[in-house]
Amino acid sequence: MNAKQIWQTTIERLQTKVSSAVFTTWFQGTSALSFQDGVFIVRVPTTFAKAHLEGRFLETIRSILSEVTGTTVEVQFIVAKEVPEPKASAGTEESPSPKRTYRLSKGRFAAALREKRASTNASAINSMAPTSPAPAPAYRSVQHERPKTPALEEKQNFDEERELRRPREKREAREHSEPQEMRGTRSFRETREQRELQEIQDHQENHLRPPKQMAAAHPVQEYSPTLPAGPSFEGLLNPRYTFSSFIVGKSNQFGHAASLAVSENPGRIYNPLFLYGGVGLGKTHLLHAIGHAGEEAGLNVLYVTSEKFTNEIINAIRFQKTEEFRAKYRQIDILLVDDIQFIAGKESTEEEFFHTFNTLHNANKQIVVTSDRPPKAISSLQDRLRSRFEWGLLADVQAPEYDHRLAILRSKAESLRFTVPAGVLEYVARPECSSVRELEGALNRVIAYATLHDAPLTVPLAAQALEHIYDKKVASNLTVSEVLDGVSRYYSVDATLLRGKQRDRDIVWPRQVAMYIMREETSASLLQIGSALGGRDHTTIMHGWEKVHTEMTNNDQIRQEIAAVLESFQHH
Ligand SMILES: Nc1ncnc2c1ncn2[C@@H]1O[C@H](COP(=O)(O)OP(=O)(O)OP(=O)(O)O)[C@@H](O)[C@H]1O
Repeated sequence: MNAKQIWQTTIERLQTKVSSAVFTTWFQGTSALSFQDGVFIVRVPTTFAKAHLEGRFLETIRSILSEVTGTTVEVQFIVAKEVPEPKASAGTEESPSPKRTYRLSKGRFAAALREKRASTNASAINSMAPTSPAPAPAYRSVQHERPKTPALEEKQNFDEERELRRPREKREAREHSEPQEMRGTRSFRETREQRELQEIQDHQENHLRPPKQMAAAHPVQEYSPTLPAGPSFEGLLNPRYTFSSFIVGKSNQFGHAASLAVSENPGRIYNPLFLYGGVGLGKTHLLHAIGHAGEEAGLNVLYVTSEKFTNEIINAIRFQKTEEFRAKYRQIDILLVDDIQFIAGKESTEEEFFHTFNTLHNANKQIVVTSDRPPKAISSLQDRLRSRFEWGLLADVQAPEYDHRLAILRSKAESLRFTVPAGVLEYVARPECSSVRELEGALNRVIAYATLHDAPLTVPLAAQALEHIYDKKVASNLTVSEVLDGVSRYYSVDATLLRGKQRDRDIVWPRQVAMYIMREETSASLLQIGSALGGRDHTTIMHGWEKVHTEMTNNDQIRQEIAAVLESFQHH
C-alpha cells in the first residue's frame, strides 16, 4: 500500500468513529503527503485544522495508522500552503490530481459532496481539496494576544464612523467582500469555545461555499469612473442571494412578487421599486436576486450601498470628477441601492441621487432601493425624492411567522448539507429570533456546537448552544458591581478606568459593553447604571447600550462576544 491508500483506509476507519459532521469538518480536506521511516505526513487545509487534529485526534489517527500499516507510526500534519504543490510524478505518493478529494463509500456528507461535484465545476472541488489556499484566518482569532487586535481597531473605527453618521455596515456584504484573512478576527476577546465555534462556522462556510461565491470573496472594487462593458457590479452580488434560495411566506410574498416582476420586466413596471422593512428580513437578498436576473439577461447592473454612493459623490466632488461619476451612473440598466435611508439629510448626495434617478427613470432604466422604513418615515429626506420614491411601488417585508421561520431554517440546513432533526429546527425557530439573519446565526451556532462537541444534534444540545441568546433574560440576577468587575476582568481593563473619563479606544468598547449588560441583565435603572459608571447621565448609557445592541444585531461575532462575556461571569 502506498501512502495515499494507507490514508484512504485510515480515514475510512476514522469515519466510523466520529460523527459525520466532525468527519466532514476535520478530515474531508486532508491527504497523505508521504510515509517514510515510520513518519506519516498528512497535508491539512488550514492551520486551525492542524491544531485541532493535533489536539483532538492525534492518538486516534496514530493508532489507526499503526493498525493499517502493522507498524508503529508517528504522525505529522502539514498545512497545505506550507507544502509546495505536489507534482504527479514518480517518487511521490501523492494523489495524482490536486483536485482529487476522497471518494467515500458511506456517509451523507460524502454523498452530498459528490452531488456537489456533479452539479458544480472543478473549482468547487478545488475549494475543498487539500491544495486550495488555506483559510488561515481562522487561526488568527485563536491567538491569545489581545490589546491591539484588528478587531479592536475595527471597533474603534465603528465609533469614529458613528460620529460621522456612517450607516451601519451590512455583515453579509462585508463577509463576502473582505479578504478571508480578515474573517474571524473581529471578536477581540472570546472564550476558547466561542472561538472554536466561530472557527468551525468559518470552516464550514469555506468548504461548502459554491465556486461563484468563492469568486465573490474578493474585495469590492474601488471606485472607477468608467463602467466596464457588459454586466458589472460595484459591490459584488452575493451568489447566495437568488430568487431560488429565497423562501417565500406570508410576510414577504408581496416584496418577493414585486421583485420578481421587476426582474422579469426591468424598467417597464414598478419603477422605482422601493423595498422596505426591518433589519435582517431579506431586502438585500431580494435586491441581489434582481441583480442576478439582470446580469443573466446581459444588462448593466450596479449594486451599491447608499454609503458607497455617498463616498463616491464626495470623492467625485473633491477630485472634480463629477462628470465621470454621472457618466458612470447613467449607463446603468438596473441601479440597486441598499439602505437608501442613509442618504437623507446629506445634501449633495441627495442632489446627485435626484439627478441620477431622473436620468435613469426617463430612460426607462430600472431603479430598486431598499430602506428600513417607508419614504414618508424618512424624516430628513427631500420632498422631491420622497415623492419620486412613491411614484413606483412600495413593497414591505415583514418578520416571518413561525412556519415560515421553520421553512427558512430547513432550507438553510439543506444548503449546509446537514440533516437537522425537526425538533431542533422547531427549537431554533422560537420567537426570540424574529430576524432571518438571527435565525441563520442561531442555526449555524447549533451545528457548530454539535460539531465541536462531537455530539448528535438534539434539542437539549440546541438549548445549550443557544442559552446565552435565548435565555439571557431568565438566567441573570447580576448586580451592577458584578457586571463592572466581570467586564473589567474579561477585557483586562481596570474598573476605575471603566468608571473614568478616558476616551481611549481600549476602554470605550468595554465600557459600552458594561452599559449594555447592566441594562440588559440587572434590574438597575439608567440612573443607577450611570452612577455605577462614574456619574454618567442616562443619555450616555442609552447611547452605549444602543451601540452594542446595533453591533450585536448586525454581527454574529459581536453577539457571541457578549455571550462570552456573560459566560465568563459564571466562572467567578
Ligand atoms: N425569505 C428568506 N429566505 C431565505 N433567506 C433569507 C430570507 N430572508 C432573509 N434571508 C437571509 O437572511 C439574511 C439577512 O437578509 P438581508 O441581508 O437581505 O436582510 P436585510 O433586510 O437587507 O437587512 P438589513 O436591513 O440589516 O440590511 C441573509 O443571509 C438572507 O439570505
